[in-house]
Amino acid sequence: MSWWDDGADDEDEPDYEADIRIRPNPKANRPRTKQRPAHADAVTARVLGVDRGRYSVLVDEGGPGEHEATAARARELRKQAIVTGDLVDLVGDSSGATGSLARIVRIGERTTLLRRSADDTDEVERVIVANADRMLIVVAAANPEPRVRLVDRYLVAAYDAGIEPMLVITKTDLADPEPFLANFAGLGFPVFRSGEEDMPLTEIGAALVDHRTVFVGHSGVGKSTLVNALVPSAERATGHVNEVTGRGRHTSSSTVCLHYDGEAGAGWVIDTPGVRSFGLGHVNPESILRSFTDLAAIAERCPRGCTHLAGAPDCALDEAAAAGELGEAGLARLDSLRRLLTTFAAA
Ligand SMILES: Nc1nc2c(ncn2[C@@H]2O[C@H](COP(=O)(O)OP(=O)(O)OP(=O)(O)O)[C@@H](O)[C@H]2O)c(=O)[nH]1
Ligand SMILES: [Zn+2]
Repeated sequence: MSWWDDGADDEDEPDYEADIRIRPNPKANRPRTKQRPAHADAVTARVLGVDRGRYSVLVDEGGPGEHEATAARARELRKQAIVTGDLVDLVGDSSGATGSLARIVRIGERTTLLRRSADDTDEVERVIVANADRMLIVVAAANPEPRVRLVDRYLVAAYDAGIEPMLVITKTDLADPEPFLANFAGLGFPVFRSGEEDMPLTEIGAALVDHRTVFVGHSGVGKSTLVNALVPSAERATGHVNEVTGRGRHTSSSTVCLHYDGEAGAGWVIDTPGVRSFGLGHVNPESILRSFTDLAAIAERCPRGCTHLAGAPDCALDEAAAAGELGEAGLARLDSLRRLLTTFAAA
């Protein structure tokens, strides 16, 4: 079970029953059998963005007929969240011609799903993005000041969803990023350092190729600046950090999928508006541990129900640490893992 999957939001889950319901066919003399799957002629498309009930979608992604179109959701899907990154089935006019409007009749199964905090007061867009396989966490070395706990929450959300995390620390021209980065030394995910005159676009670009990477970060960290540099056509609005509060204005307002096309290949950037936190109410410790394959193998020897936290009785991770099995890097990794498990436990 995952933290978005706690039963509290059942109305957001795709209703697969509806997909296979047989509808009466108005042209009764045509099909030989009445048992015809609904919308057998539907075409598949990717949701690139959502704006006031209109979905901008990409038809025939990666194929010869790839083109954008506009769609609305079918009535029967009105209670379900359709989000950026979703694979959907369309009927009607999906030509993309001016004024054309297709209809979304099905939401495909999602490989991953990121949501905002369940108790977030912003009701407008609680589900953030579907089907991302990487997450680029953007923090600033200063202005706004980086916070370990926020990055931990992003990390837990990523690990729990089965999304590979990466980190970029911006504004390295304003402060030395190393003391902050030391907090994540054991985790072993890619870390990029970015300064005003020195953005690691080739390195980040290489990590985007053949992936769907969701960019997350607190407002004002320089995420839009980075997205614009990677995807010049994006024209994401950039803001100015308030000198007094250190907070940025909310200048990027909706989640969008952007096509990255670089020297090393192509991929997708999914830009999210300044997300402050993810809800981590029901994270299963095992789903975090799973991402630490080396430690997970050792934890197989733990007693049933072990929390793997410091001081947990007979935790095999402690025994391995005491026996020198983990090495220095492994110890740092264990510390980081335990901090993440504690973050979720305290949430
Ligand atoms: N000194 C310095 N300033 C930067 C750097 N990157 C971005 N900025 C500035 O930081 C401010 C915020 O950048 P944005 O790209 O708008 O930040 P954001 O994270 O997209 O914020 P929202 O649009 O509010 O979500 C802008 O004034 C940028 O010019 C950097 O590496 N160094
Ligand atoms: Zn244990």
